[in-house]
Amino acid sequence: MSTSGFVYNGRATRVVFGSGSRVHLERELLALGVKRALVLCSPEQHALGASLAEQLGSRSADLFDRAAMHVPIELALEARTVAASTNADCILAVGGGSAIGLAKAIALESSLPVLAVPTTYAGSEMTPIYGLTEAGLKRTGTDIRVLPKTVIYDPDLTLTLPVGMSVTSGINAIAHAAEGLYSRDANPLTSLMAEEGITALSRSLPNIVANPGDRSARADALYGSWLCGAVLGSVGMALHHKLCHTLGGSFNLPHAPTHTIVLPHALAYNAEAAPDAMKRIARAVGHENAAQGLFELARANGAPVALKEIGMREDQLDQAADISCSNAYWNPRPLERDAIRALLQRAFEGSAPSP
Ligand SMILES: NC(=O)C1=CN([C@@H]2O[C@H](COP(=O)(O)OP(=O)(O)OC[C@H]3O[C@@H](n4cnc5c(N)ncnc54)[C@H](OP(=O)(O)O)[C@@H]3O)[C@@H](O)[C@H]2O)C=CC1
Ligand SMILES: O=C(O)/C=C\C(=O)CC(=O)O
Repeated sequence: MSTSGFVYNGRATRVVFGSGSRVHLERELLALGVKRALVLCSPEQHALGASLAEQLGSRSADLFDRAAMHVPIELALEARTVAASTNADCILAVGGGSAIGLAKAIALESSLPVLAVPTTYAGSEMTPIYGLTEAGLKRTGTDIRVLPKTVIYDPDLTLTLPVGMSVTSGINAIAHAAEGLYSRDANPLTSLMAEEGITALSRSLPNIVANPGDRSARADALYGSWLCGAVLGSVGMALHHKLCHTLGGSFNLPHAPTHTIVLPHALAYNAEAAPDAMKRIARAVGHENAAQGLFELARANGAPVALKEIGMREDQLDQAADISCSNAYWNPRPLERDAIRALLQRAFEGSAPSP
């Protein structure tokens, strides 16, 4: 990494981190200068959303408990109407990328400040990136208004995240940092965060698998996901994220498991073109080879390693390769359609990664 010249996009988010830190919710609303929060969560996390709303008492404007993956536009419109009708002056999202994504959809139009309480490792809370899905097509964009103003990381709230989801969500976070290390915009600060984030997650995920109630491992994982999310929020991504958006958006594959399966293969594809990044990823994973190290991290911790295990059909691979190469975007190694098709075949079968 050259220190001769770079641009660093520092993002201004206040972070409150620690076991039990949800108790600071009211203090943080006051620090934001707001009075009434609309609380958002998914239907399954209703009890958690309701308990935060209850904790806020009269500072809770309402609870909207219908957040869903990839933010369908109809849902965004409805949530925006609820936010306006309750006179909320702030959005409080508790949950994973789905709840936080819905908060961003409201903020995009209303400019209401977002306070996020993440319970997965996806990292959306640290980024100005939003996604909206309309007529089966997901579009993403960047707007600084959607970046949460405050994030409360309370590892206690992640204790219920199932082990399988913890592993794939953690590797979703690692993917942000891994691509951040070879990003065209990589700089010394984001690379420090990326390496530290991968180290924390590679260390903590096996401990969570061994003991899902291990609070110190849960805190370590959430710390790693914060750093990896911050990298996603600061620098551009490349082939890996494009492949995952294609597989999720056009073939409806689940977000975090898709990241987990594709990442070793995308890294193997880029390995020769990004040797310094690979060294740092390998060091962080504790393996001599970055791609193989991540393949083994997933496999050893019970995560899926084959796209065929999560709903992909082999006859869809050609189309996936075509879509992934359809719009030009930067990647350390030029996009080669046949090599990407071969990458997808290996990911489909769950074979070991190879260049
Ligand atoms: N804009 C950005 O920068 C980013 C956006 N994203 C977006 O976020 C979404 C993916 O985020 P992700 O967090 O994986 O997805 P979700 O928010 O859908 O959460 C994933 C799973 O975790 C479960 N879960 C969450 N919290 C808990 C908890 N406390 N206890 C038990 N289970 C829990 C959810 O269960 P349940 O269904 O029960 O709630 C769900 O099954 C995608 O739409 C992705 O595109 C991801 C990363 C960055
Ligand atoms: O699709 C979005 O909502 C925005 C970014 C991401 O999902 C990043 C990722 O692929 O994890």
